[in-house]
Amino acid sequence: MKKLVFIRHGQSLYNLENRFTGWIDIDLTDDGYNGAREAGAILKKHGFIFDVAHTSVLKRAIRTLWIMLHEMNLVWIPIYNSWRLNERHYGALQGMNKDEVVARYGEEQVNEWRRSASVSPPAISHENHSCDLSDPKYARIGRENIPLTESLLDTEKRALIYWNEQIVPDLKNNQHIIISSHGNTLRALVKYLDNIPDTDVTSLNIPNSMPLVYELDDNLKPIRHYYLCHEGEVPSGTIPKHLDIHHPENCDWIG
Ligand SMILES: O=C(O)[C@@H](CO)OP(=O)(O)O
Repeated sequence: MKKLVFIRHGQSLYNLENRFTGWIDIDLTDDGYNGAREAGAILKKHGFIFDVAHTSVLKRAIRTLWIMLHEMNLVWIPIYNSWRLNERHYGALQGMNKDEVVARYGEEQVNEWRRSASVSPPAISHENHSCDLSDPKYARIGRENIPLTESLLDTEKRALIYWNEQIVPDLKNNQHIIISSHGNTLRALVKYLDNIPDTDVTSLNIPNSMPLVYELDDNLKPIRHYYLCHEGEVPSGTIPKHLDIHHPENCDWIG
């Protein structure tokens, strides 16, 4: 059996301020630091050890990973960064306050932008791109590949390139892997792993800094998944959860 842990970064300043973040490289709040420490402590308590870590090129996910590995005394393991694990690009909404966007465009439209599979927010122009395209961390992508907005399906597509090229070989080699990433990128990976239909992914949310463990068979199909807290598996119903793969009839998504 293969085991994989996903972690969504700890609370960021924009999470706190209720702003769309996307590719804006905003750091963790004090709560975010504490959440990451706690996540590391939980994994340590339950005997998790990792051989390799993967994360994005955004500091909220990187720092979360660093803090967790520090807590677990695992700072020596290799860490691989890729823009393909970045948050979904939120286009022209990046930096805007979510309540103000709702007031301007209405709840239905904003929900569609935030949670639908295929609808992208309005695109940003290259000139107004909120990440510095001359930043060395994006130098190798090529300007033409930098997204100006993304739907969840776009995010899934680029994250799956990384999944298939970098993570699948590690899993097949029985490496113990942690992936520190972002809310929508993890929604996209979970959607893929659990084969969640586009219509059901709307109510899937991944909480900040709560380890999400996947157990996979040799064909990398999920056997089960669960969130972890100090006491062990988080009791069902206490936190946002997604499809119970043993009981698809209990398709109990919580937003
Ligand atoms: O702003 C963002 O980048 C994401 C995650 O924080 O927000 P949302 O939950 O609205 O997709």
